Amino acid sequence: MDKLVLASGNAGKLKELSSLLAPLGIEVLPQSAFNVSEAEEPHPSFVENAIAKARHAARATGLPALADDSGLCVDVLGGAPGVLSARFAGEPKSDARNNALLLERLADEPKRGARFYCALALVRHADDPQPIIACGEWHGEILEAARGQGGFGYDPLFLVPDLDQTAAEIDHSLKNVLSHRGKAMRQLLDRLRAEQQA
Ligand SMILES: O=c1nc[nH]c2c1ncn2[C@H]1C[C@H](O)[C@@H](COP(=O)(O)OP(=O)(O)OP(=O)(O)O)O1
Ligand SMILES: [Mg+2]
Repeated sequence: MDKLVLASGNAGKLKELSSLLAPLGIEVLPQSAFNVSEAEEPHPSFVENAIAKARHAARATGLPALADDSGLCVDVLGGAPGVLSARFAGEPKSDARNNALLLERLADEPKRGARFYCALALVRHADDPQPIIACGEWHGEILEAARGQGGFGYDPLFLVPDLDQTAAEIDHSLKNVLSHRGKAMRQLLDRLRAEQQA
């Protein structure tokens, strides 16, 4: 494998995924470079949606494809917004409206534990029967007001208690060390390397 399509239209994710994939030493191209349409994400689990997005991009490009399906799961909301995180406040997707709705749902709520979840799926071709799957979680708490300018999505509301900083306040390289996406990617890279050595 010398080339990989990143099956995502999210600029924040693309930046993080590219930097996490750098050690692999292969050419990484966003699906926008091939005008891949946005895939359907109809499934109830992150893993299923990640596989669907990866297959969609591999089918459209004829290249291996890596997809990321991720989201925020809030304990007291029974895991919502979960797989619906990107469209929590409806269409069109808006981080600002999603964050506002999250604050509204948690108004006067003392229990604010939450986790980010990331499922990565890599398919070597569209019908690959053995996708490589890797997942990661990142625990934190939802603040009552946004803090920080970095990151994307729900980062300004996601407090990392040990650091007393939000995901939007920490350095992007530290986010890659700690995050759901970083954990999943290191696992995926381990599996890829093991496969290449077998
Ligand atoms: O590190 C993160 N920091 C903050 N927010 C995050 C993070 N990781 C996922 N999220 C949020 C953003 C979006 O509301 C949803 C992902 O939705 P998800 O469908 O996987 O991505 P998307 O539609 O933005 O792009 P695409 O499907 O083309 O990859 O979770
Ligand atoms: Mg999406």
